[in-house]
Amino acid sequence: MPAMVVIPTSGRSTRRVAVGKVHSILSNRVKGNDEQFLVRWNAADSADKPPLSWHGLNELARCLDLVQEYLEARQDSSKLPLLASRKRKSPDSETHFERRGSPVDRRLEQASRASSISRSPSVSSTSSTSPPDVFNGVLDVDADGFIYCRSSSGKDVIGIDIRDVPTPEMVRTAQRSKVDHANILIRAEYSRRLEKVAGKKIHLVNVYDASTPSLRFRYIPEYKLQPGVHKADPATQEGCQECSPHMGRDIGCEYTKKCSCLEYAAVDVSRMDDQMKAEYKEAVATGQTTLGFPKKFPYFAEGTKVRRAGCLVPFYLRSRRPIYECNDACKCGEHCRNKNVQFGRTVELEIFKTGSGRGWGLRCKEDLHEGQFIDTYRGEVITDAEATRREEAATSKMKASYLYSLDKFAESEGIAPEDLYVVDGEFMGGPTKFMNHSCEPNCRQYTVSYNKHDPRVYDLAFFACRFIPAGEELTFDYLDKEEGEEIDDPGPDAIPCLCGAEKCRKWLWT
Ligand SMILES: C[S@@+](CC[C@H](N)C(=O)[O-])C[C@H]1O[C@@H](n2cnc3c(N)ncnc32)[C@H](O)[C@@H]1O
Repeated sequence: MPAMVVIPTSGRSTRRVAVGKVHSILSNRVKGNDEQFLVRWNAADSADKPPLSWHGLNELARCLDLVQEYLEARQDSSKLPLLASRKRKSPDSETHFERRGSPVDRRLEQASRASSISRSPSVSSTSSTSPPDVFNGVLDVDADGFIYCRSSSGKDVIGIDIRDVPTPEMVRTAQRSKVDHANILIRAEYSRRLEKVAGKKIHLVNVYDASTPSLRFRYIPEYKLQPGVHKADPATQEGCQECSPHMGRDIGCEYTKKCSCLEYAAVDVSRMDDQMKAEYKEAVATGQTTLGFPKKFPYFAEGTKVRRAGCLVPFYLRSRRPIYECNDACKCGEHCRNKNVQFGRTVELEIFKTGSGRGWGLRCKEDLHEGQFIDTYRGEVITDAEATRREEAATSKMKASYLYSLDKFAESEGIAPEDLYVVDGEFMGGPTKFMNHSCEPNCRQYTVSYNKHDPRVYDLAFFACRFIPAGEELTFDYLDKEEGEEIDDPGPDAIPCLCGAEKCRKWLWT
């Protein structure tokens, strides 16, 4: 039998708990003024350690995400004792994102039944009316997986199956114990991470409760391509070669007909005579290049009356056309106004708790002009098969979804559904992860490409589709249909929409 191990009761041990070594957090309590958590160690790490030990928050600084996960499960369990965990498996084993079912759910269920503690044959007994005090005890585990437990005085040794920790008594104590300090530390850690995100500040506001968005989320500046996902060879990225930085009004490609990046842009009919219109029609019908016809530039240039430089022009605002921005291989220079989304977010954002059953939301701290770029949607880019696997691993249809298919060119390029890529913003991404759906949205998501030869990897960029005053929640339509496009019948299992819009269609997706 391994040596007996004393569970630290003061929580003041200096031993730091590293996230990779912890299996889960099973319970919490307060000792003196110290909020403590019962850590279950990974099997591989417990050979020379106790399988379980209590730790104060000063030791848990490196696994606050596990503390947060435990607290969420505890919170959910206190409201809905018999609900299964709604968490799904994390995709990224490298980053130790694996999520586990809540032990608290199971304990609460047990607590509601008569308390019965299994005993090791080698230890003395306890009864359900006098639950064991494992709080100041000594724990160890035998070859059969039984934990030995005795009081700090060394008497009354009892045995508990490791699977029965936390005991019902522990669960009851946990529910009564305050976790204010833990919540403050979790919030501070999230804010610290937000401060590290490049660009203007991102704030976090919650006037409803002590919760914080998941610490299991990593802010990333660009897509993370996961196995099986390939961006087109950079050599295929063509830049415009006939343009120069000092064309027209010194704003790059806008007034040229030569810009090959604008090849797929909409033509500007107002600048075409009848003969040119006929030639254009012929070029489109026969699949010839449309280079040389006047194109609609997607963004307003400097010098427009209202401060709109960089905002989408009305034609693009009203259509769902993809935007092809100039790129590093172009000859138009860095100030070309056909470069916008690629420079990233320039507005100050606020993640806030909506308090209306829609979780967290996003708003801007400053007024947004019609057509103004907000930020891209980022995340892991995964294969369709991996996205399906992640969806199927979700334990509930009601679980928030962060998957966006990169299917804009599926039809035009003949890409089979199983060959499409999907962006998953659940575990990594940017603040736009928090944008909720509205049936009367104020933002729209656009396709922005820097390589017309890569129809499978492109940016998803959010723009304001009307003036949005500072503080108004930013929303977009999750169904993202073209005007007049059919919407499938929702059916009885559709997820209800809580957007509150006058013309709410009452469901989010089927
Ligand atoms: C991309 S997330 C948006 C951020 C999310 N509110 C959060 O707290 O992380 C999408 C999820 O938010 C919730 N949601 C967004 N818009 C909603 C709406 N109009 N009505 C109900 N739930 C909504 C749904 O759970 C949906 O799966």
